[in-house]
Amino acid sequence: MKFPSPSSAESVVAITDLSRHFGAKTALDNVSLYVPKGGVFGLVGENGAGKTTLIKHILGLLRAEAGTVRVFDRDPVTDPVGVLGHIGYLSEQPDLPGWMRVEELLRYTKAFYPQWDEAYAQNLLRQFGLNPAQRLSTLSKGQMAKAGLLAAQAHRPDLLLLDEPSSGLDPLVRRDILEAVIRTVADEGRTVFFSSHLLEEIERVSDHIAMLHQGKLVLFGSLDEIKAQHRRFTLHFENAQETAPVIAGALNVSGKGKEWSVMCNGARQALPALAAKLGARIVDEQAASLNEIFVAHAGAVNPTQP
Ligand SMILES: Nc1ncnc2c1ncn2[C@@H]1O[C@H](COP(=O)(O)OP(=O)(O)OP(=O)(O)O)[C@@H](O)[C@H]1O
Repeated sequence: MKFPSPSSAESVVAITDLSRHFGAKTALDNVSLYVPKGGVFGLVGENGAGKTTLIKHILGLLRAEAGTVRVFDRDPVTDPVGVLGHIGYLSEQPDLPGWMRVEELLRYTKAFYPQWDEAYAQNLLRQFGLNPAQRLSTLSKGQMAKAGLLAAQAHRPDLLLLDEPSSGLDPLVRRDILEAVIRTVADEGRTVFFSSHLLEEIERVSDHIAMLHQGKLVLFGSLDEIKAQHRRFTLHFENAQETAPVIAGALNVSGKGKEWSVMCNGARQALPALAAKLGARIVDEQAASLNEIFVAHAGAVNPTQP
């Protein structure tokens, strides 16, 4: 699938033809994407799709085996200081030193960032309900994630990079804290890049998305455009169909007998004529959820054999 070429002019991250192998495993396969400046960018993909590997390249922790990675128009491997000083990063399992108290973690992190905003840090501390005197080893998984989120973003980074930030957070905390933080950062004109396998969460907060499936980029663009382009139609055939009808441009076709459901990507105009030719008419049309879109694209890359 071909997507628009990355442009560095208005993007904070530009990745071109990035591939990565671990032995025989292809973790990233010729991935090109860019992250526009400002707003929320959601990276979705099933477990093992390549999300963390992509994030490690953005952080300069992995050198591009093939292709290029630019962050703030710099090479994160050769210029880590120029890049990392503008990034706040929270990993899937924050590896924070358990012997530290919350307030010590903040003091320690603050030392790395001249632009640390102490008033903002104190504000978040209260908002997250964290006790400054508590040792990290005694925090719950959710509290630990909150402490990590606080430390990652109290210097108001230009790019807040969150790798599966929801793991360990209950749905209430996710909605009230994580999503509030994500929107606040975006409202300030900064950029949030976050990865998740929770499609429903990505759909709620993202402005742009990229979808990885088995290391391949299967979808990329503005969420509004993607949602406007993907529609699910129900076709009613005059005669029962023994096998799935072949519909040009359809991402997937499912059903049986006279009723078939068709997911299309931008083929809205052509469908009525196409259906009529096959002896069918459109009886229903609905917006597809991101989950349905993901399943359709993942199936298109890796069709299941009959
Ligand atoms: N250091 C490594 N050595 C060997 N294989 C690796 C290594 N890092 C990643 N992989 C493999 O590359 C693939 C992509 O892994 P990655 O961690 O990027 O996926 P992910 O989308 O972040 O998954 P998850 O949601 O489970 O964290 C997986 O098959 C993984 O097993």
